[in-house]
Amino acid sequence: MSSGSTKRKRGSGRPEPSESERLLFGGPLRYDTGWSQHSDAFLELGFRAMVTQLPSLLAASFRLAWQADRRAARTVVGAEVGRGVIQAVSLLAVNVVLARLMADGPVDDRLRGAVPALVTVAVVMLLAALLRAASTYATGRLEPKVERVATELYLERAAAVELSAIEDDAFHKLLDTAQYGASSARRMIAIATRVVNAMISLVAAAGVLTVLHPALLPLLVTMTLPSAWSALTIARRRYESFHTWVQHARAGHLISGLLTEPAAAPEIRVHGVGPFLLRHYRAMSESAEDEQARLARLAARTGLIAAAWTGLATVATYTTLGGLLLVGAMSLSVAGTAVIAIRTGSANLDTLVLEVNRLHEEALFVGDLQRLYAEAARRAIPAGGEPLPENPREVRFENVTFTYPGSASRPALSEVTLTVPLGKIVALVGENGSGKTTLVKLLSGLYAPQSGRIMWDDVDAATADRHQLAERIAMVAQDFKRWPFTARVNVAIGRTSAPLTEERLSSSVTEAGAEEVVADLPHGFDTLLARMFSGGHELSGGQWQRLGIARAAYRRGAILVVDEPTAALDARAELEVFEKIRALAGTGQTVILITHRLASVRHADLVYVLDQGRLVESGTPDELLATGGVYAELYSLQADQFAVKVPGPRPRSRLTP
Ligand SMILES: Nc1ncnc2c1ncn2[C@@H]1O[C@H](COP(=O)(O)OP(=O)(O)OP(=O)(O)O)[C@@H](O)[C@H]1O
Repeated sequence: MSSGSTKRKRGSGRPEPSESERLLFGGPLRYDTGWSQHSDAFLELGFRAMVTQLPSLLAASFRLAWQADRRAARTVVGAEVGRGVIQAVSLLAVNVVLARLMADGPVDDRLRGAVPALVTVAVVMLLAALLRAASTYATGRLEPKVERVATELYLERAAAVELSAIEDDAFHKLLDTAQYGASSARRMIAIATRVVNAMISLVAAAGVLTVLHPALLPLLVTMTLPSAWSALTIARRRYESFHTWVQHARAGHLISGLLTEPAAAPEIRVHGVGPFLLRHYRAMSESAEDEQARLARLAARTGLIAAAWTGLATVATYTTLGGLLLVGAMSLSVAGTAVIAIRTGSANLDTLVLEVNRLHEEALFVGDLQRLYAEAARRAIPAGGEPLPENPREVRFENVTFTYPGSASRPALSEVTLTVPLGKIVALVGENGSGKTTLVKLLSGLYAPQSGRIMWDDVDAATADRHQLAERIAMVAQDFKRWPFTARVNVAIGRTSAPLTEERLSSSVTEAGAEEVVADLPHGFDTLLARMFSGGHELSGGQWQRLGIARAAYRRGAILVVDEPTAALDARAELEVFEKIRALAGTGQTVILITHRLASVRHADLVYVLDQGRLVESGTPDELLATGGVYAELYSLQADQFAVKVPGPRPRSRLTP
């Protein structure tokens, strides 16, 4: 399987693109943009950085919790602080118990003397259990809320960005990596809780140890350092690996999605694409498995080294304690308390290091999410702007040039100057790739020109209120969305802000000539148009197209843009749809029509002919036919196809003897 496996460049630590990636993406993947920048920052992360960044990480977790549920956040913090204090009190009480038990005198007296301290231990233990329950409950409530708040913001910001951002692969990569941020934010809450608890308990244990004997604290630290080092090293490797491999995981995900999606199903079966995709999926998974195995091997080695170091430190600690006892520098009761304090202290320190480490790791993913928030806000469709005229007379393109971001080829539109008079039918004509769809996308505000202006009377679209601009457009794009909802929603989704009335619904369907489509559905408007759900129904391409036009009619925008409205329609339906469109224009509706069927353009008020992004002809259909240019040539090409005389139906008398 050499073709599909991803190999690691010796020494570079980065996987080389596999054959399958090359096949999928047509070239080596880029690993060095956007989100991957901070993995280097993480590599420099040492103990000092971990300690110095801890307050800000805890503050970030608290902010997340505070945003989601203030009461629960307060409960968690209160309960954890309480538990830490209780730990110190209980250690001191244990010391008193040991001192009383080991004092001189009769056993009865010693036991009696220890009772108050024992009662204290019991009471604080009970309190600790109650506080723990409160903290567990509040954390459990907080976690899903934090995840929801973070996810909602992610979706809200992602849905509000410009189309160019959604089409930008760097932004998409950020969207991909940031999707893990919400669950990391959720986990940060529980981790931060454990960090706070471990910190307070550790301070309690360390304080008690220092009071008992100053030599004990350094011993505690020495015992815990190895596990801290091992946890940090393993986490660092895991995070670096994730960011290096995320592209690979994306590709695997993409392939597995293709194998099951309904749109690809016919070709997978007829063209036998299944085994091909499966082979590449397996190759990708195997190389990901190799990476997991590599990480596991390294983690095992690091763990072994840390365990040996801890063992040595533990021997040194207990030897020191024994020595202190032998030379009489420490009493037996103090030594007993010290053993308990060292055990709880080192457990706390272990937990602390591990959890702080995890907090860092999760925070890096939350960092991706925050970067996405910031980037999405930067690329958001601007709010506000100059109001558009209430009833504009025209929309003018003045020397408009537009190149798609990242495109190395010629501009999709070059210095286009034209006027769309409102209330008329304007047709855009031209060969494939001539820029027709791009032009209407610019008119709809989906893209902004690099040079030139688009004027709505005297208002430049670049400074206009984008919300108002979108309000005026109704669009049936070539690849309009087939929403997996009911027929009713598929039409009414054209303007969700308007109250859904049966009257508006049925008049839109009539305007689009889609009455029969709806009437033939098993449950009429209530039929679910999603085959993959039970009770779902699938429409033909032409039926969908009529529903798409009904949706645009439902929107009732000042300008109706129809991009290839008849591509999937039969000859009779095509005639019907153009009749409807003509009728719409009679009511003052502006229609911008993109079509390759030039016979249908004959009724347009104005035709613009585009060629390789340039406007090459304009005029009424008759004028253009008379000029004998590109339009006339395309027209006669199509007319020639129908020039052969069709024999009429044979007379009945000859059919029946
Ligand atoms: N999202 C995009 N990103 C990059 N380039 C694009 C994008 N959409 C279109 N293009 C390019 O812009 C040029 C014009 O495309 P456009 O879709 O506007 O043509 P069109 O006249 O509508 O074609 P058709 O008749 O095939 O629908 C083409 O060269 C196309 O490859």
